[in-house]
Amino acid sequence: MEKLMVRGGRPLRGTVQISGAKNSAVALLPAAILAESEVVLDNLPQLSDVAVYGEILEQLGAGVSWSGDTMRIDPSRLRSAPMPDGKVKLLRASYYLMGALLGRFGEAVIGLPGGCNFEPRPIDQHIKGFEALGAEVSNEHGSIRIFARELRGAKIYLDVVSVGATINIMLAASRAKGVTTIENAAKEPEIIDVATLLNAMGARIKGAGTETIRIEGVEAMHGCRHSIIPDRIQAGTYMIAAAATRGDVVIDGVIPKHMEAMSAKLVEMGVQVIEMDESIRIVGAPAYEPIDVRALVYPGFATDLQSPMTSLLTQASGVSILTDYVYSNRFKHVPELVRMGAGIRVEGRSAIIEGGPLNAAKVRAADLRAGAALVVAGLTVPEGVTEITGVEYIDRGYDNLVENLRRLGADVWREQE
Ligand SMILES: CC(=O)N[C@H]1[C@@H](OP(=O)(O)OP(=O)(O)OC[C@H]2O[C@@H](n3ccc(=O)[nH]c3=O)[C@H](O)[C@@H]2O)O[C@H](CO)[C@@H](O)[C@@H]1O
Ligand SMILES: C=C(OP(=O)(O)O)C(=O)O
Repeated sequence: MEKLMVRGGRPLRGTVQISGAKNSAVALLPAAILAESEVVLDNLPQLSDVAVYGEILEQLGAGVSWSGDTMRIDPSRLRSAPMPDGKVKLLRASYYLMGALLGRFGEAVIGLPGGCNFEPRPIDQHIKGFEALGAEVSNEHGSIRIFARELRGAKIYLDVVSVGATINIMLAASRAKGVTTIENAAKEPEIIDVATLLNAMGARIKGAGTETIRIEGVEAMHGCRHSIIPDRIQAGTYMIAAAATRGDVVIDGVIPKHMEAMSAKLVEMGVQVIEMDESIRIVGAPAYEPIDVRALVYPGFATDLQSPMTSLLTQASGVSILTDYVYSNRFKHVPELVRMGAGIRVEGRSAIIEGGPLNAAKVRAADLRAGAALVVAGLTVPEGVTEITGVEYIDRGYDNLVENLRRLGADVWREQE
């Protein structure tokens, strides 16, 4: 196992290039199952989740080949085999195998997903969707077994706005008979990206990115070529790191519209945010105002940026409040930040953050974004070295993190534990 070493105190300066979005990639790869010929995905991020998904598709019989950031997936010989454990346990998004295999073959047996389990993350809305489409769903020894003689379009109202359930239902409904509507659908940019791919494969999906999505089922789908949208969570993390180190960084290859909630909060703190066509420049300031942040579904402030934002708020002069309305208890970064000297207490679903300097410490990333929070925190500390274990979580979501930060002038390296 490796650990990440951070000697902070240097303002980040320069340009960082943002790769494709993890949360799109891990949905687009299983979406390729629905096609009967080759799907080519460009701008894939080099992340452990993406590598694992490629291996899962190979295990199911797909031809998979990489060239740079492009993956070619030939699903013509793919079959629906049970996947009760193994690789499906390594990532959250293995749940998309359910919708994709159900759509193409009418059956799937998939182990309950793994990934970052910062709190219980139910999939009841996914199952409700599959059942509404006519599938029988049962839990057999920790695996979800789904079977349908025929999938029929249905009207599905989601009780909670769920990214995963919205995409999973889109996948299965693309090959159902008749029309499916998803009401109270999630509106994240990754949902539009998946709908764009599916439509290029021959699906008929309208309304992705709004709260009502209409899917007219088709009998067959074909291959296509698609380029993945930029990762707004990676982009937001670098925006935060630039501000936290009082740096001057251009975050390149982003869609500034996707970053609006993040940009607005940085401006409120006193950070200079300069938007260009496909990049954002962040110019830090010597002192920051404390602010309130509410993590919400898109277009609200992303919950996946809540943890690194907590680290930035330790740099404000005064008390900030950060409330997560998506997850009630996503605070595994807080005890570790406290170990670094932060004044933070958790009350209900809020973190109350008192600004002040941090110290270097030995800390552990308990999940992906908790890890990002610790990296940001370490970058602010001028004395000593912050040692971060649990790097395997960080590798789920940040490709070339060490190289990118070093190029921006940070003193960061990996060592064997
Ligand atoms: C692979 C991927 O894209 N992961 C993202 C996706 O996760 P994921 O798709 O798992 O998250 P959801 O949008 O489904 O979860 C939102 C909320 O709904 C609840 N819920 C969800 C489904 C369900 O069946 N029942 C239920 O109660 C969850 O517990 C959570 O409180 O969106 C989250 C919210 O933006 C992000 O943090 C994750 O990075
Ligand atoms: C929680 C996250 O991912 P996942 O849903 O894949 O665990 C995340 O990206 O912050």
